[in-house]
Amino acid sequence: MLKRAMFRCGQLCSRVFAVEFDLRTEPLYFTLSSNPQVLHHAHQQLFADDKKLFSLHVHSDNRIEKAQTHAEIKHKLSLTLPRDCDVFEAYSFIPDVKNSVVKGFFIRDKSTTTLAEDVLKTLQESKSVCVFSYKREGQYYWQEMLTTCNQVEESVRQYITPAAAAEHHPSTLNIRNSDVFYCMHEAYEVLQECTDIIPESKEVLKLVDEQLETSRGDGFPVIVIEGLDATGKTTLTEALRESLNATLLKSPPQCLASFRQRFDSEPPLIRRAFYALGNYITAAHIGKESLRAPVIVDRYWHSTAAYAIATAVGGRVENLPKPGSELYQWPEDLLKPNLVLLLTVSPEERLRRLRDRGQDKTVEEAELEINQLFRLK
Ligand SMILES: Nc1ncnc2c1ncn2[C@@H]1O[C@H](COP(=O)(O)OP(=O)(O)OP(=O)(O)O)[C@@H](O)[C@H]1O
Ligand SMILES: Nc1ccn([C@@H]2O[C@H](COP(=O)(O)O)[C@@H](O)[C@H]2O)c(=O)n1
Repeated sequence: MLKRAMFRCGQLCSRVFAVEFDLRTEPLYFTLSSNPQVLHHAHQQLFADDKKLFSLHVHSDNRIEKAQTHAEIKHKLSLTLPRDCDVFEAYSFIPDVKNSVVKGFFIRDKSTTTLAEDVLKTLQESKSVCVFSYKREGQYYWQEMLTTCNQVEESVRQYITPAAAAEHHPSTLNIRNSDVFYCMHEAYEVLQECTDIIPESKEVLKLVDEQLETSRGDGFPVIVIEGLDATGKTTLTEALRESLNATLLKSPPQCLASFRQRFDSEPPLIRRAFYALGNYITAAHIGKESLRAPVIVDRYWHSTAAYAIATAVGGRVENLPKPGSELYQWPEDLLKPNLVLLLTVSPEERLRRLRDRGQDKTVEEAELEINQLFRLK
């Protein structure tokens, strides 16, 4: 009932859909209307009629369940759909309204099998998944919602209508407190909400409770060194420790090392909350250590925010939040360093250093290496 109510005609009409059809261009935006309209050339390419077209969206009042369902579906689609199925990231949202985004996928099935339909029918059984199919009549296309009993929802026909490009890319509307956290209690609450499904959350929260007393007087300088992997952070931070007789700290802190693998396999909401809490633990360490000596910090909030934003924002570099956006603001309650230095090297030199080192890579490190777009972001 909930999902049908959510997408029922009235709400659907004020919503815009965006499909990340071609990563080099803007997403394709469309909305729904009871009046048929001829589609633009780009939209016609997406809705070309020799394909079976579906979209699915994940919604739930429980954000942990929503994040996990979305991640599971992404995984399932990548494993089970036939090769001649295209899967694009899709969003349903209300333009410029924060937290209005319902994330999902748009699927073009060019195969002669019914495999995609079968997979979608199974997914449709979940109470938090809405599946739509797209049909053609002459030069018009309309969207229909499939119900849990695999029938079409009976309602007024909703035609696809091109919509104006959104000023803010939809993926940026939900970043605050889903991908990047701007105060500790927001990240803390996420881990509190998943203690049932991820028992390690309790241990992490305990560590946070034990370490926190972030007050800091006018101590010694605090210098953060940031940069992509193999830009020389370890080499420089250790050299600075020696030369300044400083204390060297890291974010995430050593006490979270054994939990990283567990949280790295979780969807962004949970993974990012974990790293955000890591910064607060490091902040507590900085507060204490800077009373005794200068402190050098190997990565801190910029790393957490940059990885999170680059992962959350689909498509082109231009889709990132605009310079000056509140999403780039330092969290109100996180200890601020005196200086942050970003190390950069040319992509060729970075690759040469990574190859020389030949260590195991995390999935995100491997992605940095192969994905120029991600690195640029
Ligand atoms: N200034 C430099 N000139 C040339 N090579 C350097 C320089 N700084 C570091 N390197 C070399 O580059 C490689 C990566 O350096 P380092 O481990 O310090 O980077 P990192 O940023 O800490 O990487 P990661 O974040 O992946 O641990 C090492 O082999 C190091 O010897
Ligand atoms: N301050 C930090 C540091 C790291 N992360 C996250 O860790 C992953 C990459 O770390 P590596 O040690 O493997 O380079 C990646 O998920 C980062 O988001 C972070 O969030 N904050």
